[in-house]
Order: sequence, then structure tokens, then C-alpha cells
Amino acid sequence: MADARITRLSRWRAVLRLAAAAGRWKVSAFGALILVSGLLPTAAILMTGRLVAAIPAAVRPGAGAAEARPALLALGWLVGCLAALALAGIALAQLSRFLDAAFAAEVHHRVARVTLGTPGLAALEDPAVMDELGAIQDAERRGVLRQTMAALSNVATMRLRGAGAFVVLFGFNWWAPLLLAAAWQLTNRVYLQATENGVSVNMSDGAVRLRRAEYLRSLALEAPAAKEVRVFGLDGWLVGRYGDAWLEALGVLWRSRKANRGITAAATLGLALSHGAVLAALGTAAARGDVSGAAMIVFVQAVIATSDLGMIGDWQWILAQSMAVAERVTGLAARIPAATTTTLGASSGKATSPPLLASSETTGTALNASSSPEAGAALNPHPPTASGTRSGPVGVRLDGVRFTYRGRELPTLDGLTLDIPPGQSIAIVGENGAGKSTLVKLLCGLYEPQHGRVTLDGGASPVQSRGRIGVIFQDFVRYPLPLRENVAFGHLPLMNDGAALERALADAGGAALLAGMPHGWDTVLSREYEGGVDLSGGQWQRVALARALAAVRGGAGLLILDEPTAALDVRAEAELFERFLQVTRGVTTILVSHRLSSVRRADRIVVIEGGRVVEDGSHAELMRAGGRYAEMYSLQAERFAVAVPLAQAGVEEVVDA
Ligand SMILES: Nc1ncnc2c1ncn2[C@@H]1O[C@H](COP(=O)(O)OP(=O)(O)OP(=O)(O)O)[C@@H](O)[C@H]1O
Repeated sequence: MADARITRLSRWRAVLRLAAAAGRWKVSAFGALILVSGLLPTAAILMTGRLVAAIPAAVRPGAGAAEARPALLALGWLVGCLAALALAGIALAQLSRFLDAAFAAEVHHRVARVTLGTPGLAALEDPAVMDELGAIQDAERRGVLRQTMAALSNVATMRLRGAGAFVVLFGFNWWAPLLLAAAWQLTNRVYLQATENGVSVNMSDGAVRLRRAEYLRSLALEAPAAKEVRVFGLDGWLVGRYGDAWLEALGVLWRSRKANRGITAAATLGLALSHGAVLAALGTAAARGDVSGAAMIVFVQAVIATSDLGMIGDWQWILAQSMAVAERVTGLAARIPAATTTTLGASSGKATSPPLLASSETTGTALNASSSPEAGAALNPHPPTASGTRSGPVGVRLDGVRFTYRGRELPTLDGLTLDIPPGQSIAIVGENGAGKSTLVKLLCGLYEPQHGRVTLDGGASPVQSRGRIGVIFQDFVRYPLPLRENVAFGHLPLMNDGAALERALADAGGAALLAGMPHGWDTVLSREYEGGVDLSGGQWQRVALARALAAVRGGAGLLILDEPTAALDVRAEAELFERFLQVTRGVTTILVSHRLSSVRRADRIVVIEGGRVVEDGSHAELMRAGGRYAEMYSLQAERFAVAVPLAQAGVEEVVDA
């Protein structure tokens, strides 16, 4: 019981803390209006009694006589109460709407601040955190959060009305209000317990199942899985699984409701008996003449109004859910490690993003660089840095790095040591699952190694160096946003610098792509939007490359490319790499690729196996050594030799290793 009280208290505190974001005056006005709306009904009940009591005296001499004054006064007060009640109701509804918008925005903002503020991915991949976020999102989607203040005002005014009636009933006798209040409280407690149980299972066990059901629904309804669902004939299976998953989620709720059925019935019976007892006592008193007609009207209204001390239905359910969500939101920061250097303000995801004023200078410099007549000039010879403290290529050092994914027993990287001097171009190769992409994520500070250290720029952590890194991940994001944003996300200050964006896209081999866009830079890269276009896999890859090059233009001194050309045909890839060597002069580049024909152009190649570096050297050195690299290269070269006749016949993709 004490625990439940503490939980309820902390939930109330959480709601009020989030609501406070709307401003002290608005919240104070909200509280005052609740008080007025909650207490005026009791005043109206009392005024009705006064009016009824005064009417006989007023009727006999006529309305103009002095005896009629109390009745007129009571009537005036009653009308005043009702009018004030109506006005307060309107004002409260308006203010609730405003506060609800502010409340939902604050929840949104806090969740975004916490999730974007965590520098790595580990916390967001934690199933417990995913469930928390899923439950919050679910409440947002169902509109629960946007009704919190309306629910709060309704519940609070009704409780005040009930409390007023409770006090009024003491005018009849001492036990009637106590009996009715106890009966309603008991019913309310039972209902509340059932509601809270329902909310809890809904947001824990139910949420997990609901998330699964919604994922299955998204597979059935949304574009990404549409092709496979149709070709593999998954439709029937999906509909069945979705139905089962949905019923499982609802089953959790139904079971929790069923468990409370008996006690709910007992509480309802108690309610009926207590009302019967009080009304019988009132009737007896009236028959004996102990209670006047006017008092009878007041007490009967009060008996009815004590129901506001009981369960209130939907508003209570909404408030209970909002309170549980509010508690989760305010506790989220404690469960997800806070950012050490990133902030929501650095919305580019770069801790060292320049302020807007500085960015125009940055843009100016970039513009000058980009407007250089020399095609393919080095992108970042002396870049303006985001932090203003560092420029030029970034040195990278990994010291005995060991990293194991959550839930896995064996480490993916196990004592990996690698030193990359500034300006070097290095290629990382290894079999599928060797840990190449994991290494990239560690270099970007998305995971922390359990042992060893990753440092950039001569000692900074990857998170501190975010503004100095340009990256294309293997699973880069295809933003269904305008082409401009898809490229400028690499360095936000370039957003309106058409020349710099154009140069980045051209350097990524995407000049023709821009020419084919119906609305130029403003073309949305998704057919789901009016005037939008769909891109091929290779075209998307060029856009992602342009984004990484925009980052370099904005000051990144380390460019990491994880399988940047997997979707390009062989000729396009060869052209692109040729160009790349020119435009990334003065930048440290790390290339992860299975295409050894591209890899061989790097200054240095390292082979990863068993979580560590097993070979390290130039293409020629590694070929001479005759180890893993030489073996892989020879295998691909054999395929190349077989494929050349086909390639000459125009089937170039066969060469793709
Ligand atoms: N988020 C994750 N959680 C748990 N395990 C993961 C996660 N990401 C990758 N792994 C595992 O870590 C290992 C290394 O994966 P990684 O993607 O780094 O390999 P890779 O060398 O890039 O492979 P590929 O050449 O296929 O891209 C794999 O066994 C993979 O299953």
C-alpha cells in the first residue's frame, strides 16, 4: 500500500514537473480555475437550498416586498454561481488545450534530448530501453499525452465537487458522508488498482507484444518489405501472425481485468447498500419533519454529487496512463547515459558544430574552395574546423581494443591495435563478420570498447572529435527528404550553399543525378511525396558519398567509407575511386571494402581476422607475403579473369566481387 502511494506520488510529481514547462503563471491559472470549477457546484447546491427555503416567504407579499429579498438574493447568487461555473469551464477547457500541447511538446523534447544526447548506440539497443521508448511512443501515438491536462482538470474538479458534497452532508448527520465517502473510496481504489495494473501490464508485457504486432503490421502495409512479402508469398502468414500477436497483446489486458472482477462486484454491492441506507435515513427524517423540503433538496443533490469521489471512467484511465508515461519520461535520463559532449542544440550530431554566425564564415570559405576552377581539387587542404581548434587530417590510434556486443559471449574485436598517421589512406579487409563495421562504429564513438582505447587527433575521444569525422555507414540512411538535405546533413551550414553542395555531389559522381531531378535540390527523394523521385541503389550510394564529402568540406579530417561502392557498377566504381584519390588529398581515409581491386589503391591495407589485425602493409607487400590478403586477391582475380570475356560482351556486373 505504501509502495503504491509512493508510486502515485512520484507519478503526480512527474506530471506536474512536465506541465511546469508551460510556465508558472499558466499553471497557476490552471490550478485556480480547477479550484473555482470544483467548488462552485457545492455553492450552487447550497444556493438552491436557500432559494427554495426563501420562496414561500417571498411569494406571499410579492416580489417587490422586503420579505422577497432573501429569495432574490439567493436566486442572484445561484445564477452568479452557474454563470461563473460556465465561464470557468470554458476558460479551463481552453487553458487545458494549451497546456496539453505544451505538455506533449515537453515530453517530446525530453525524450529527444535524452535519446539524441546519448553519444553511442549501446543504450538505445538495450531491449529494456527500447520497450520504455516504445511505450512512450505508443502513448504519443494514441493521443493520450495530448489529453493529460484535460484529464487532470476533469478529475480534479470532480474530486473537489465530491469533497464539497461530502462536507455539505455533515449538515444531515455525521455517518452519512463518512459511509458514502468510504463506499466510493473503496470502489475507486479497486477501480484505480485495476486501472494501474492494466496500465502497467499494458506498458510492460503488453507493450512488448504490441510492438511485435505493430512491426508485423508495418511489414504488411509499408513499402520497404512490400517486394519480399509479395514475391515470397508471405501475405497469408503475415495476416495470421499479426492477428495472433494483436490478440496476445489484448489478452494481457483482458487477463488483468478479469483478475479484478470479483472485488469490483463486491465494491459495487457495498456502494448500492450504503446509498440505500443514507437515502432511507433521509426519507425517515423528512417524514418525521426533522429535515425541511429545502434541506432535503440540498442533501439529495449532495448524495448524488458524492459519486465524484468514486471512479470517473475514461478521464481517470487517461490520467493514469499519462502519469505512468510522465514517470517514465522523467526517469529516462537516469536510464540512458547522458551525453558528455553532445547536446540537442548540436543537431547535426556534431559536438563541435559551429554556431550559426560562425557558420556563414565557414560557408564562405567552403564556397571559395568549391568555386576553385581546378576540377577535383583537394576538398579539405586547410579546412575551417568546426571547433576552431583543429584542422587538417586526423590521426587515429586503437590500443588493444576489445569489444563484445551485449548478449554475446565472444568478443568481436579482441586486442586490436592500429595506428593510422594523419593523411594516410588505409583499407580494411576481412571476411564477413570479421568486425570491420564494428571497428567503424567504435571509431565514430557509437560504442565504447570494454578494454583498450580509441583516440583521434592525438588524444581526443571519438565523441569529442565528431565534427572531424565524415562517414558513410554500410547501412547509411536514405532520408525521404529533399536532395539538398540528404547532402547537407554532412555539414549543416552548407544547407544553402548550392555551389558547395554541387561540388560534393559532383565529386561523388552524382552530377548527372542533379540534372535529372525535377525540382533540382528541392526534389524529395521518395515517391511517397508529391513530385518526389525514387533512386536506384547506386544513386543512393552517390548521395551518401556526397554527404560524407560535404562533411569533409565542413572540416572533417577523417573520412570513413564502409562499403561505399557496393551498389556501383565496376566502371562507375573505378571512375569514382580515381576521383576520390584526388578529392580526399589531405584527409585521412579509411575504406572498408570487399572489392580488392579498389582496395589495392590505398596506401596501406590491414586484414582483420579473429578480432585483430593479422596482416598490415601495402598491396605489393601483402601480395609478396602470400598470406590471407594474397589468397583473397588471387581468388577475386581468378573470377575477374573468368568474367572478362563476359564483361567485354557488356555483362560488367559479373566482375563484381
Ligand atoms: N548490434 C549488434 N549486436 C550484436 N552483434 C552484432 C551487432 N552488430 C554486429 N554484430 C555481430 O558482430 C560481428 C561483426 O559484425 P560486423 O558487422 O562488424 O562485421 P563485418 O566485418 O563488417 O561484416 P561484413 O563484411 O559482412 O559487413 C558479427 O558476428 C555480427 O553478427
